[in-house]
Amino acid sequence: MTERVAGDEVLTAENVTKHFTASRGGRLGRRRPPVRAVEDVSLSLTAGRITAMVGESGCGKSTVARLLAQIYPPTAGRILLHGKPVGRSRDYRRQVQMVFQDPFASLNPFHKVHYHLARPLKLHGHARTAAEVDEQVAALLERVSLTPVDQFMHKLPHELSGGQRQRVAIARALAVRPVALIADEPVSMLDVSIRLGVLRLLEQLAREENLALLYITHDIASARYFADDILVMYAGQLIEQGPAGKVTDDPAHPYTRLLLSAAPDPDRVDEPADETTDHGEPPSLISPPSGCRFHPRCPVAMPTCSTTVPTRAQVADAHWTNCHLYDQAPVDA
Ligand SMILES: Nc1ncnc2c1ncn2[C@@H]1O[C@H](COP(=O)(O)OP(=O)(O)OP(=O)(O)O)[C@@H](O)[C@H]1O
Repeated sequence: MTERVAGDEVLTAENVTKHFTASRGGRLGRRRPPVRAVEDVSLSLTAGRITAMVGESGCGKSTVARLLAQIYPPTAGRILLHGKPVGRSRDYRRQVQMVFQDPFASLNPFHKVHYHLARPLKLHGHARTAAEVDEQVAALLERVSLTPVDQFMHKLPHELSGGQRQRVAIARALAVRPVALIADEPVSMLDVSIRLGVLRLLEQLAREENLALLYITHDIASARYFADDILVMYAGQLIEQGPAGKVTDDPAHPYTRLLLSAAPDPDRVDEPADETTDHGEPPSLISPPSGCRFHPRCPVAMPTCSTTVPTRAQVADAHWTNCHLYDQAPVDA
């Protein structure tokens, strides 16, 4: 088993791009233009730290998650685990686990909780005898606070609440002893009253077990509350990243400001942010705007924004943005 040491860089994406191309389409079988779902994204996840990725629906968050989990191969760029390039091996899939939005869809309705947790334990050789399996299933249920464990292990998915099902999905991910957990909108389908409990469980696992956790959400208010670092995505690109407090208290990019203005109460995690804004809709990823992709919606756009792609600029310590407002003034010769 790989040791998890707090602060270690666990999972890294280097300039990762994903274009989805329909194999045939249109008249005369011409190729359709690709969907540029993710463009040149670089990030790293650290043991024991929570990184949130925020952005509107369709901006490419789930695609980044699937690239990191190696469910999709990247069109360009690479994924590194503990600094080493990785292939789509079974061992990689074990080390980087995902928790999805809909816990009901991810559990087989005909199998009891015990089956869902025993299967990965047996497949990966963590438990061999029936007694070992029972013991470890019970330990997993304890870790996700589904107690009394004897009752929960014999329940079918439909006998559980949404929050309890999500806890089973989390326990199943933990069964294979991953080093990184990617949680894609893990609470957005859950009842408002139980969201906080599931987020607290994820936080506890990240802290106490030194898991590298990527929390994907469209709700920047919950990211502010829950994460150490925030990555903001817009139309397939990362446009701001930094410590959660800095990004939310002193946002650099006009899009981050827009997201925050749609999430009025900084401390709430119980309601999703209002995704509609007065500033228009996200662009098509088939033919994204030239220059900065945000420029058609940007309240402070300048002429250069429609022609030139902004590069990454440092705003403060560990805080970066891709915005022409932060371009260095040219140095006089
Ligand atoms: N398998 C696929 N084939 C073609 N296009 C895809 C595929 N998966 C995603 N896309 C497109 O890529 C873009 C990004 O989608 P993605 O699901 O990653 O966004 P998201 O930010 O996670 O949105 P949501 O929160 O709604 O899931 C969208 O335009 C989507 O239609």
